[in-house]
Amino acid sequence: MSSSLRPVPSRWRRAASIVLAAGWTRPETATPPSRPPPAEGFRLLLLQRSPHQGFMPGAHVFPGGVLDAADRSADWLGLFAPHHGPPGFGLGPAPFSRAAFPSPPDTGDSNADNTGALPEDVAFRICAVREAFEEAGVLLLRPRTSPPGPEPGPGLALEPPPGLAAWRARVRRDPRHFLRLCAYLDCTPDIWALHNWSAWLTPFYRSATRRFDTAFFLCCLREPPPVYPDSAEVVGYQWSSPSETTESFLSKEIWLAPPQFYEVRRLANFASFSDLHKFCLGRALEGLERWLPIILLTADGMVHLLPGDELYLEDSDFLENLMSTEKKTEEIMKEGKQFHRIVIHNRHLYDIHVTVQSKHKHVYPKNSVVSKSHL
Ligand SMILES: Nc1ncnc2c1ncn2[C@@H]1O[C@H](COP(=O)(O)O)[C@@H](OP(=O)(O)O)[C@H]1O
Ligand SMILES: CCC(=O)SCCNC(=O)CCNC(=O)[C@H](O)C(C)(C)COP(=O)(O)O
Ligand SMILES: [Mg+2]
Repeated sequence: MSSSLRPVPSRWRRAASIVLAAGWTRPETATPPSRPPPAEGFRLLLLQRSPHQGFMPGAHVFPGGVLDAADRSADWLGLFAPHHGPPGFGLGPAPFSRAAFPSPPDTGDSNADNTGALPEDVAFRICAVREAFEEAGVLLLRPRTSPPGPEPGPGLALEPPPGLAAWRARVRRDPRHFLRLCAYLDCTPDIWALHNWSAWLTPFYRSATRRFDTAFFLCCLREPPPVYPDSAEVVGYQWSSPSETTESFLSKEIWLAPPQFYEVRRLANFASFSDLHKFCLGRALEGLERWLPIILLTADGMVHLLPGDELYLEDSDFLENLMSTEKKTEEIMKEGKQFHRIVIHNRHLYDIHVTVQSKHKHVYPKNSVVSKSHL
């Protein structure tokens, strides 16, 4: 196996993404439902990126985007008062930081020095809630007069306000308007409904591509709110369960990047909406591991190696490098035992192989191994 060295380090954009999981509510009328209930009892919101996006055009992603200075502004303090404020904003003790490798990448971001008024985990939640509004018109807000209890139930999105389009245009133009919208509605972002879920660094693939350091939050909603794609960044959406999403991907209706595929497969572990919600509450203090996939190019495909895999090397060279081999993927798979990897056979055929134990009370996806007929 070989690697090629690149001297220029990437700049990382800090971002937040939100996995919205909505419970399936039984239709009240006698008319037959348009679709059968999802096997898992919940559906996930996936947004289709515009074909004109510079990064991952056309892909289906969870709502999300880059952290803005407005997301960590001191002006939020007044809105969260009097019920919530520093140090924890009612989120409970700060979870452990689990990032052994790699050490936090250089974001090249002058706001990254943590001198902002808000703790990071609050600022990233505000960013995720703002992006869900900008991209999907979904407002994850909570009235200021009703602070959450100690074990909050699933959230509920707020009815879109009159003038949604005008507010959204303002926020998209200048994210500082998001705080003004919250103040106008006498609400705060419902940061308590967002649970730490995972964190992904964009792997090195080729030079000059954008790279993100993205915190993923999971938010359970009692029912799916209406979605209004912004028709600019986002041109479509779907609510689909993990198994439905996998089916759409394999049948080439949608395209998912490896981290989103991994998360969809991880969520297929949950048999019901309430199991998922309980699970999120149960691991609130467990913290996050940030994963940098390392790409291994094989003679006929690609493998995204994840921490714990026997070929994964905690070596900072791989922040800016790939691994490569002349062997075929099948040979590489036969040689190993300790797997935590996503095997990319082709654009619409990924397999996840996991033989390692999950860490920090999280779940990992089950093995998904495609039949040879698909190859
Ligand atoms: N009408 C449009 N069509 C395609 N991309 C758009 C767009 N309006 C905004 N974008 C892009 O969406 C990205 C903003 O995403 P977010 O707010 O989620 O981080 C920006 O991309 P860049 O990341 O290339 O700057 C921006 O250029
Ligand atoms: C080799 C191909 C890949 O694996 S690319 C992986 C892309 N995914 C990530 O980098 C991690 C998750 N992050 C995102 O998906 C983006 O940061 C985003 C969609 C949240 C933000 O992008 P935006 O353009 O909306 O700012
Ligand atoms: Mg985005």
